[in-house]
Amino acid sequence: MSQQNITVAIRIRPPLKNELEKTSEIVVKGEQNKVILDNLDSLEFDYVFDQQSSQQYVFDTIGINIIESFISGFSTSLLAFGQTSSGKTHTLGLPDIALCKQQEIPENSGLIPRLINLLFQKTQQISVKSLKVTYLEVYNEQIRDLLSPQQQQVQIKEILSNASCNKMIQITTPQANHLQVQTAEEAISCFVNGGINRATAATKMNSQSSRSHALFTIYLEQIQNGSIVKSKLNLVDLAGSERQSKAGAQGVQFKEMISINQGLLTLGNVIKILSENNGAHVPYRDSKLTRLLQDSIGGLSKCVFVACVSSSAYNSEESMATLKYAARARNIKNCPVKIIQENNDDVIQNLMIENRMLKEQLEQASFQQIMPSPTLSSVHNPPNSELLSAVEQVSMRYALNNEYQPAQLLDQFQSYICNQILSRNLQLSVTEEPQSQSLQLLLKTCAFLIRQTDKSQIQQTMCDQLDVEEQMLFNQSMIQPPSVQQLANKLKTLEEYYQNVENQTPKIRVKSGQVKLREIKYSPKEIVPKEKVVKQNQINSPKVLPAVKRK
Ligand SMILES: Nc1ncnc2c1ncn2[C@@H]1O[C@H](COP(=O)(O)OP(=O)(O)OP(=O)(O)O)[C@@H](O)[C@H]1O
Repeated sequence: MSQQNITVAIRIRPPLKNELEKTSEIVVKGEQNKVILDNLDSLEFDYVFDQQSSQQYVFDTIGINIIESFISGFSTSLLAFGQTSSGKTHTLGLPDIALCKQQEIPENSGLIPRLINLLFQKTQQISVKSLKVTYLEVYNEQIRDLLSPQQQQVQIKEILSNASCNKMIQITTPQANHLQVQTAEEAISCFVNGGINRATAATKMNSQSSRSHALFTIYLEQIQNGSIVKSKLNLVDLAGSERQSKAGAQGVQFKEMISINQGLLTLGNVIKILSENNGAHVPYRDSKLTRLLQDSIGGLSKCVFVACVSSSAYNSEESMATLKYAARARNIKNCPVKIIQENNDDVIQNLMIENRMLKEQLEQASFQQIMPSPTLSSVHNPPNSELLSAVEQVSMRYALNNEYQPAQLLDQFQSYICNQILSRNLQLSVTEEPQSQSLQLLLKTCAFLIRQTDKSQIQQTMCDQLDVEEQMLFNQSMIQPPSVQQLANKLKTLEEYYQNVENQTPKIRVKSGQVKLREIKYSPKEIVPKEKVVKQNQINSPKVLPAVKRK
């Protein structure tokens, strides 16, 4: 298992109006990957975004890598932290919720909508099994589901992939609403709608201060080399640490502030212990926030921290504290692993479905290849013209000599064809064909079956249905097949002939492996019994093929 340090980026925001009212002094600046402090000390990070860095630039620098690693199958976490009003929500979310209803990602929007957009573009290149989202908040030490109508409470469940190794713990929240999303718009709308339910309030520091830690999580299941790979993308907007004196928190807000600071304090302790890497106990269980982040920080995921700070001297102490945390976090090592689900019922079931779909596609493709369109042209060049013409000649002889009624003859053909279809378990989605096309359909089906059937087998099947004399004629026609043009002419004539007895023509209806012959509408007295035909044959034998009657 290879270890990987947490990536840490710093985002410095310009001074806000309330800060400028106090002082115009700037004490935190960015220069390449360094933060330059007022006292000329500098701290190095993986990335530093200064006051001028645009939302697009931040996304291009860290966002694209996050999606690449997530899509390749690694769980990945992005956490924004910093004091209240330092720019966490601005960096992650949408400053103006109304804008996100639009199709295009607005220029001012933060990382989450951009990440979602890129993710859905990238999912075209992989085999996605499912994509779901959850949106939770930790408010006053309760985990609430922002995607449920009453923001119901949910519990944490951990999965131990390897009990001997803390790093193999996976954190799950099975009671939370896991909403299936098909498009970027759906996912963004979950983020926006859940965000509306999130606890916010106006404080002295921020008119829209987040009073809870929020976790928007995307769960991806994909198929890689026949196995299911499960990964999650945790997008975490932490509530900002705040000072009672500056934020002016009272009553409910004071209670919220204590809870926010408690969660952040535990997070700070977790970061400190993990960064020291001396085997000390990591107090994940001391807060709901750190429990939820257990597999993200020092766990199985890849992890990116974005520490947000103000550039203003008015908040220099808070910015220093944030930068200190961020510097520590850089030392934390995670062990990113792919969670692969192998050889279980789910995988087998999945592969069986995939297999069945492929078989159906293959059958459909070969069927369409043989019968490209429902016109006579496909019969002009039948796949096995000798056999088709043989079958058809017998059909013509019967039809023109009136030895069998056309409907009766077609019935015989249909039984044969249907038996073939059933024995091969083929599915022909042919329903409600117009009457005039029923012959074409029949002959095309013959062509298809002939292609599929062993030559001797079809000959045998035909012969089984014929008298000795008829067999002789059939065999003769097999030896001297007509040309394709002759065959086409015959088919045309035959089609015209059958159009005259349109109402008597039964129809093939084959769907989902079931064969239904429509009720034959001709009068029973028109049917010539087989015994009579045989008798007639005995008197008038031998017979020759008649000339084709044309209209
Ligand atoms: N990089 C930036 N450029 C311009 N304005 C910014 C930037 N970052 C934040 N702001 C502005 O600062 C204000 C506070 O930002 P934001 O609400 O994102 O802070 P926060 O850290 O999420 O605060 P809280 O923890 O209280 O929720 C907002 O008005 C926001 O538009």
